[in-house]
Amino acid sequence: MSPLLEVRGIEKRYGARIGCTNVSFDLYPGEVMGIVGESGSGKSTLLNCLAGHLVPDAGQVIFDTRHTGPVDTVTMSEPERRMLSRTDWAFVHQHARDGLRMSVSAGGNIGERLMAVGDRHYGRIRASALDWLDRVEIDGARIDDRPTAFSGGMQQRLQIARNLVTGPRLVFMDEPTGGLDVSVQARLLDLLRGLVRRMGLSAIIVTHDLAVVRLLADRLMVMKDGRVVESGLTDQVLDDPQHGYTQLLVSSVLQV
Ligand SMILES: Nc1ncnc2c1ncn2[C@@H]1O[C@H](COP(=O)(O)OP(=O)(O)OP(=O)(O)O)[C@@H](O)[C@H]1O
Repeated sequence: MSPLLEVRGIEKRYGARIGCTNVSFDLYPGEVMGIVGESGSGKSTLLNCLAGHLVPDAGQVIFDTRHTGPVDTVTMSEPERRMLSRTDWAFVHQHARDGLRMSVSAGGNIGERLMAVGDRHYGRIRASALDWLDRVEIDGARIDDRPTAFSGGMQQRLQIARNLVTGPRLVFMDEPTGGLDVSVQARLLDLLRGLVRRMGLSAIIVTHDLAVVRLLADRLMVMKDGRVVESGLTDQVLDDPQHGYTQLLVSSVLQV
C-alpha cells in the first residue's frame, strides 16, 4: 500500500523564530496520526503547512490525489489546492465558528459542502443533511436552525458533519475537543471515535490532550520547540516514552 501523504523536511520560520523544522512522516490510508506537544511547540504551524493554509519555507507535502496520483501540494497552484480542500480534504477547526457559516441553517451548512462538489439535487442534499445530523446526534427537527442557536458541543458536531459529508480522504483536526466542557468533550470524543472507525478515516489530529490521542490516534508525534522529539505507535509512546520530554508530558508534569 502506498502512503496517502508523504511529508518531507517541512520547515516554517516566523522571522528568526522557528515555527517547525525538519518534520517528515508518512500517513497511510485509514491511519490516524496524533500530534502532541505543549503550547508553542509548533503543532498548529505544522498542521497549517500540511493543510495548505501556510506556505512552508522548505519541504514537500506529497498527497496521493484521486485523479493524478501523488502531487506536491506545496507547489501546486492555489486553485488546485482550493479544489483539493473541497473534495479530498477536510479541516475541523478548534472553534466551530471558524468552520461553519453562522448565518446559514444547519442543513445549509452541510448542503453547501455537497453543492461545492457539484451536487445539485435538492431532495438528495436535504436527505444527506438529515442523515448526517442524525450521525452526529443532532435532532433532525433542528435542520432549519442556525448554528447560533446551538450549544458549543452541537456546533462542533455540526462542523464535523459539514466536513465529513463529502467523504474526504484526509481530515485535519486542530484541537477538535478544545474549549468545551469536560462532559461535552467526552461525548464528542466518543462520537469521533465511532466515525473514525466506521468510515476508516485518515486523519491528522493536533491536540494537547493525551486522552484524545489515546482514543483516536494509531500513531503519535511528540513536538518540542518546533521539532519532532519522539514518534511511534500511540500506546508504545504513551506507555513507554523514551524521550525525557515525552516522559514529562505523559506524567502530566508539563502544563500543556
Ligand atoms: N504568526 C506568527 N508570527 C510569529 N510567530 C509565530 C506565529 N505563529 C506561531 N508563531 C511561533 O511559532 C512557534 C510555534 O507556534 P504554534 O502556534 O505552531 O504552536 P502550538 O504548539 O500550536 O501552540 P498552541 O498549542 O498554543 O496553539 C511559537 O514559538 C510561536 O510563538
